[in-house]
Amino acid sequence: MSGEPMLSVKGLQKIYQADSGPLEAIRNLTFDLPAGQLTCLVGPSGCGKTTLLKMISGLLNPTQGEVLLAGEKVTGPPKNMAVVFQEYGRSLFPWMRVADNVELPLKAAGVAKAERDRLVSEALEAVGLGHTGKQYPWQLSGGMQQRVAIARAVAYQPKVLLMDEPFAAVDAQTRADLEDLVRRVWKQLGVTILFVTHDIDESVYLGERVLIMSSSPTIIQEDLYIDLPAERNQLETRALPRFTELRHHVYEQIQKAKTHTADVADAEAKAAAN
Ligand SMILES: Nc1ncnc2c1ncn2[C@@H]1O[C@H](COP(=O)(O)OP(=O)(O)OP(=O)(O)O)[C@@H](O)[C@H]1O
Repeated sequence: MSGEPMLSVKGLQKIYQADSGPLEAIRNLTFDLPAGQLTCLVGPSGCGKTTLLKMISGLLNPTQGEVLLAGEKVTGPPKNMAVVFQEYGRSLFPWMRVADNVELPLKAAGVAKAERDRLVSEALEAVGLGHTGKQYPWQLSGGMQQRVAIARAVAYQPKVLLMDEPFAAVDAQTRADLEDLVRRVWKQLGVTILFVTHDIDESVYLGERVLIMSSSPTIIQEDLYIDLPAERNQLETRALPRFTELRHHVYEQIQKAKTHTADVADAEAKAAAN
């Protein structure tokens, strides 16, 4: 393996042309994700997390800068990337059985039938749903449906897996189980994951690294290494003094980012008034 990052975000800026005039959602983002790293991206509401993910996944053109996947510039949805969205209810086809939902992107990619069957059953096993292939999504609970969405992404064997607040719509207990599932699958498969959340505790519990975004116009407020043990456990890890320190730190940084933006806005308003 070369030292080249799996994903490289370079000088990314996005200015939307809104009805009220240009809106600079993202000012300047630069970061690299090494192969196999699990990174969480956390920031205040409206800071441009979705805008960034759309640019990384080739759905939206940046105003400036570029995204490289394994050294190649992203100009449209890349083959080697999969995305898990928040709204599992809308991401699975209700008229297709679970196994067929998981198989769909593999079919589209032209993978042979025997290989498809193997990948689908392995992925469903990996998320603990080996027995549900013949069921329909609507016969499963919300948490199980989100596991199907994760299985579909995993079966596709992406180099990079983007997760956009994937657990925001499930209950707290299910959420904890799904967090552990993500860490397990990540360790088993060695995939590079960028996990977006606005839950500070979740970012610290899951990540090997947390990127803290400022308020819009967005920059990286801090790039934080999470020095918690590799083996994590919902009860023990969250009870560690270091966990508490890290979550305090992330919280403070986000508060600071909000204040900083308010200061800049105040200064700009004063300058415009003079
Ligand atoms: N298509 C668009 N046209 C104009 N402005 C937009 C558009 N999409 C997003 N924005 C603005 O860009 C900024 C960032 O939005 P974005 O949805 O990326 O943030 P977010 O961090 O994902 O938000 P949340 O945490 O609420 O999900 C916001 O000010 C939003 O109003």
